Amino acid sequence: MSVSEQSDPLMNDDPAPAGTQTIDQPVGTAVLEERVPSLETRRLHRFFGKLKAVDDVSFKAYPGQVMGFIGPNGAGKTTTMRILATLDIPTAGDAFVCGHSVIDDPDKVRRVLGFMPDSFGKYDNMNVVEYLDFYARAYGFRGADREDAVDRVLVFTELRKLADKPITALSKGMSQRLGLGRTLIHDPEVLVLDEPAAGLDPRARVELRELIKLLATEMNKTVLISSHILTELGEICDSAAIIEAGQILAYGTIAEIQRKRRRRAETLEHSDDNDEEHTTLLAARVLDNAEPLERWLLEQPLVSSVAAGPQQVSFTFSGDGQAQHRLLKGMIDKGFEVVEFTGKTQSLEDAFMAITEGITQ
Ligand SMILES: Nc1ncnc2c1ncn2[C@@H]1O[C@H](COP(=O)(O)OP(=O)(O)OP(=O)(O)O)[C@@H](O)[C@H]1O
Repeated sequence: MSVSEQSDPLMNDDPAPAGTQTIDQPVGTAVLEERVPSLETRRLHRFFGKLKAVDDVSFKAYPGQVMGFIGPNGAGKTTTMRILATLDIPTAGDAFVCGHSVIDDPDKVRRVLGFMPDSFGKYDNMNVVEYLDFYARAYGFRGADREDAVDRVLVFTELRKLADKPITALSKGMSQRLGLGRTLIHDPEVLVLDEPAAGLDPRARVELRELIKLLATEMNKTVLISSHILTELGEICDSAAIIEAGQILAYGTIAEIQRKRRRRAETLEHSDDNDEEHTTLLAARVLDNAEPLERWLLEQPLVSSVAAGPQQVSFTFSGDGQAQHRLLKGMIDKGFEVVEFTGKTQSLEDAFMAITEGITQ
């Protein structure tokens, strides 16, 4: 199903005629709509034999914007990003970086785009400064310009103190910093980062997040960042495209995705064939393993979109206060050691779980 055929109200309030692009502008403020996108995919397709890895993907991102590209394993994130980075060519459609087509003008795209793959080669016998210098040369910097380029990156990533350290001896966090630095060496306007936070400890993740925020807010760069660590992206992105099985399921500012999600819940609430009166996002925290509670909830009427963490289960509940009370009583009677039972503010993660109906890896 192409984007233009989606019937989900999350996607299209005003479906355009078949064959036209329906998500050709960010859902958000009028200010954004007037600006020229620095990153755009236009009805992008990439098939591997019969597998539709990317299936009619359209989105736009703008200077100063951090856009999350969210989806489970195999959703098509890396394939889309590789096309943006001119490492692969689409089966159909096109993508534009600062107005340059990845098909017609790949050289121009490479000049304005920095791509950080999910894993990148490390060379033995090379220290941090030599590694950055190597990439500065590769991008054609010479003499004082080369020194300046390396210097700028060392300052931004705060890697100067490790300048002489062999890159194979860096921690994962520092190594990702270096990877980001390498991506920044030619000072690109657009950054495409494939799962940069994967495998980082919480501190390194927060530090990386701060660096990425700076790139957008202080340096007006456009950042597309993929992840399936959803909470991570919720804190950093101002917009997101949620992808699954090669197709965009929802797209827009975070507020817009959440608003549309709420609107859909309200539509369900008021539809004729649905006599449930309330749809609420609830969470229950238990003392021990949340898995048995998750299983129990899956069997309860009025409960849907169940998602469990180690000690917490969140779910959508389509019932009134009395019904909620009965559900809580049922949990306690069943012997679950519930220590918290609350309405949840919907996070990006919740929206994602609801949109994809809980299909994550
Ligand atoms: N070169 C290729 N040949 C055949 N199939 C491929 C190729 N590259 C990717 N695929 C398939 O395309 C689909 C999308 O893969 P992709 O790597 O883009 O997903 P992803 O969202 O980045 O997932 P992950 O988080 O696991 O990296 C997968 O089913 C993958 O197996």
